[in-house]
Amino acid sequence: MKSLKKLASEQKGRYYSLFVLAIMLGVLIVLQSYMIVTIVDDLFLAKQTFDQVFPMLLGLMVVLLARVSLSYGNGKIGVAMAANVKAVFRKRLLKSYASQTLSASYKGQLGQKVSVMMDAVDELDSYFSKYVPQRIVSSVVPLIILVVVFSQHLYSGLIILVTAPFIPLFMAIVGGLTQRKSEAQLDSLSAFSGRFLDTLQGLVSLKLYGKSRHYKSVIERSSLDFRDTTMAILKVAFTSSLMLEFISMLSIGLVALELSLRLVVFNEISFFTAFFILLLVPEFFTSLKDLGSAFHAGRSSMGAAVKIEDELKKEDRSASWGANKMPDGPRTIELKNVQFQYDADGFMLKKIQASIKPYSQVAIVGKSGSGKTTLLHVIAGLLPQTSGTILVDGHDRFNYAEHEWFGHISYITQHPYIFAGTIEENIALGVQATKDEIRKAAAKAGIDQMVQSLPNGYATVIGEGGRGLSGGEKQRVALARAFLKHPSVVLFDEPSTGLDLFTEQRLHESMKELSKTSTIITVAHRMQTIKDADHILFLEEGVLLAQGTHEYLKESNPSYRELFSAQREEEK
Ligand SMILES: Nc1ncnc2c1ncn2[C@@H]1O[C@H](COP(=O)(O)OP(=O)(O)OP(=O)(O)O)[C@@H](O)[C@H]1O
Repeated sequence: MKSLKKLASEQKGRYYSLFVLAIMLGVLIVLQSYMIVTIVDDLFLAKQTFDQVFPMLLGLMVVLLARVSLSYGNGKIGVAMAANVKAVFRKRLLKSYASQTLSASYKGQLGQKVSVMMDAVDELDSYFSKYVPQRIVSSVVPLIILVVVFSQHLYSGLIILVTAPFIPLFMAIVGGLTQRKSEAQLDSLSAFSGRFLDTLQGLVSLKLYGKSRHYKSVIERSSLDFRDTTMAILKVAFTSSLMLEFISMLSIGLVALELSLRLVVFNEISFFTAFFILLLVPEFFTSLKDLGSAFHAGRSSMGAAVKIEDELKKEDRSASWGANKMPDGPRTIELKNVQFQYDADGFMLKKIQASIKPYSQVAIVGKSGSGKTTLLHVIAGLLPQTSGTILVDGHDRFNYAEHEWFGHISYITQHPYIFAGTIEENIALGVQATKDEIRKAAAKAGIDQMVQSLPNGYATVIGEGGRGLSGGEKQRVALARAFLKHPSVVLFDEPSTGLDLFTEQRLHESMKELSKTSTIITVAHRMQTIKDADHILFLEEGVLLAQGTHEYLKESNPSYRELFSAQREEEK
């Protein structure tokens, strides 16, 4: 990731406007002090009347208004810079999350990802909205003031020159500490968010196992951790403000002492010069002190930037898709020496060789944990193979554009995701379809009757915050999505838990209907599905042990026979 400094200077227009505003601000500060001194000098020493100084007073009002407007403009540019950078980072994070493969997206806690996306990106704000504008102001304004002070009185200029460097020196020492503490704070915030969301999602399981009290204390502990790290940062912030205040007060005091000695005791300078310098010096230190607080906020942003960088850098083997279009029609899929491994020493699919003919019904079978779902994910393109090739109609699948491939397949998982919305919206899922088409798709999926019986029919709100659906109903909503899409390949993860006979029958009929126009690849658990399949892929510990029809495998493969008899026993 580019440094935050570079990101700021890349917004050239805004960056240079900040410089112009800072120069104008410096000139106005000098002008304001000059006018105040002139008015006081004219009124009290030159004994002029109020009418005589009135034009100068008006001028002072204009200068003050202009100064306020410049500060406002300065802040506004900073906020615009921050908004721009935050939008860029949120887009990059979203893109990174969206392009992640299944296995990468399962890694880490959801709450932690939300925390990086929301809190860490928000934390960048202060660097651009506070630190950058203040850094520019603080590098220009004190310089202008210093030149003016030197032009008026050499010794006051020298005192400032000697004491001022203590402020940046102190800021540099505190800065490193702040960044480390802010990284720790974001760590504990994302741990807290992760734990909180995890507990919320698993609340039912926790209650069932009587562990909700234990998890309450886990959440409490991580919230206290977050409190402690936040307090540690505040402690540094308060100490740093105190020190900055101390240094600047000491310097102003020294200048005031020196000026008063020269004015009263030695009578070396005029009241005008002494008062003018005395007004400018606090402005000088205020500008540096403001940089001190902005620097503190900026360092917290740097801690957040490290967190975001870590998240964006996370290793992911996402597939690189091509740009080819995929024609409609029947589809042949060939797996050539396809291998896949989750992690370096994780589960592995080994050298899978298979050919899937158009409109065939393929069943993937094997014991639990043999790699059936993994193979289905690899065929679906959700997990890119680590080696080997998948040919679709004779061409490498990854030569096609990603949206072309996914536009031609449907994948029905065991637990399809139901979005918060109406049943109609959930079936259409972004596809342009008439009410009639949605109804027909639902009827083919065997869910039309159930939906019609609901008081609000297809307008019933389901998903989060709405009515729940049973596992079988969810799969039928997913089937209706498939009927509406007319895919050439349907990948189906058959429910492994017992469905009632009626639901099973409906699912079976729907799959038969889909098989008229699509190739069906099913992770099969039911005997009926296995018997109906034209081709069976029999997996054992990631190895494609055998393939063929049910009858052939039963005759030729003892392991398959064993699995088959176990299955038969189970379904008796
Ligand atoms: N995201 C993952 N990261 C690492 N290992 C995984 C991941 N998902 C699954 N595995 C492992 O891969 C192996 C195969 O899992 P898979 O889900 O493909 O088996 P399966 O045959 O479909 O099992 P079941 O019939 O029980 O659903 C298992 O040992 C599992 O622990």
